[in-house]
Amino acid sequence: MKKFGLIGEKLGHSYSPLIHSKFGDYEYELCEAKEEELEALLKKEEYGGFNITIPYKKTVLKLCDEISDTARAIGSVNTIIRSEDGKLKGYNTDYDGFIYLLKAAKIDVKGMKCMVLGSGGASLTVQTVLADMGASEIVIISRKGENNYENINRHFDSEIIVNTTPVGMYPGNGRTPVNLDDFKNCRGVVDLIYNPNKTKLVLDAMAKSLPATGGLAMLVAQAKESSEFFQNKKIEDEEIENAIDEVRSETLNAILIGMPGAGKTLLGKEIADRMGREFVDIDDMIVEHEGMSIPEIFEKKGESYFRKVETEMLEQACVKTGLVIATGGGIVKKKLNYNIIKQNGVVIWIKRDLDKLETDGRPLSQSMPLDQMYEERKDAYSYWSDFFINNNEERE
Ligand SMILES: Nc1ncnc2c1ncn2[C@@H]1O[C@H](COP(=O)(O)OP(=O)(O)O)[C@@H](O)[C@H]1O
Ligand SMILES: O=C(O)C1=C[C@@H](OP(=O)(O)O)[C@@H](O)[C@H](O)C1
Ligand SMILES: [Mg+2]
Repeated sequence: MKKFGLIGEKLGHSYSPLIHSKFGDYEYELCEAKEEELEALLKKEEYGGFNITIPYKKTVLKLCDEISDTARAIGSVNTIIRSEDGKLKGYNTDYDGFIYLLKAAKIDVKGMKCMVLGSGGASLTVQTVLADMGASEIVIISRKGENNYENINRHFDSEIIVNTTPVGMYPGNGRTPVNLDDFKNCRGVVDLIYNPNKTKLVLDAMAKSLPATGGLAMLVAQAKESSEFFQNKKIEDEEIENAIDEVRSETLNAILIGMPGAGKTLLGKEIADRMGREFVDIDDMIVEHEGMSIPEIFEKKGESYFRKVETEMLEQACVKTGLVIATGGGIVKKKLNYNIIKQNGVVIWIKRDLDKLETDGRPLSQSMPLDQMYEERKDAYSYWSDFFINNNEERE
């Protein structure tokens, strides 16, 4: 089988090789290229085809010999196949990918005023889908366009918001292109970014109980259709959900929270070992960063300083993927830490009876009754976690 490639300017963040490995047994390479290198790269016969990403989805149109009706109508190509006679045919599988994403998130755009942030190749596809699915109005916000971030207040009545810009994408985690508080009529939010799994925009929407989704389902659904072209065979739609589950389970961080001394560090190491993952302990990062033990930091610099460094270390760990992360028991004391943990994390609450909790080396556990600490924190542990593990059985 021929090999295939992903062409883009910067590809370090891409999940595409992982996703394509779920759909077929072919080589799939990352091909970072400058614009002037595109033509020569497309001519390389060892590649049976390509996916195209930022910023070349429009550029490659003129380099294809044939273009599918959908890709031509949108003005954007994300899949190229080399036919037997060497001709390059361009397709757009993002179109079906975006439809899949809207359906999976149960976001109905019919009759809605939709705001699309960004005007690149992905935006063109989104605009076409929204129009085809009956949006009542589509407004494009771009930095230099007629509708821009200076006069965005004209469109504060938008009902659906779709982000196609890279604002909030790794490594720029935590940023958002708009303030959702301004959009009182908002009924749904779609962010095409898939790393982090939940951007600030998506987390803000979820905090308002609005339907919201990141872009992973679109990425996987478009890859499935591209893979059908690559292999010239049908792949069932249910394979999309399987691949999404596998990608999530391989990339999301497992993050342990719970009372001090409950066994987060102990179990975290064990889980990481069993899963073959890297283990990170936020307390250890703090100790290394400060060159002091935790009791020393509390004594010399105070708790608020400790919490500041704790948040910085948490940010560094949680923008990464595929880790097991043990936090300190007080991580839930700062609301700011919630989004940091949730962006890429499955959160596990480690529970252990209070009378079994180790208090050595834990200044706060020694300075207040544990039942009072538990009262203060238990609602947060419950709200922040996706599930819990009981750690009351004695281990070796
Ligand atoms: N199930 C268990 N059985 C026996 N010892 C445990 C168990 N869970 C935790 N411990 C011990 O309790 C202490 C605190 O555990 P640790 O993992 O450091 O907690 P945390 O990181 O949540 O503060 C450690 O000495 C650990 O070995
Ligand atoms: O609960 C807390 O406020 C703390 C818990 C400790 O971590 P462990 O939960 O690993 O003991 C450590 O971060 C610090 O002593 C503060
Ligand atoms: Mg610990």
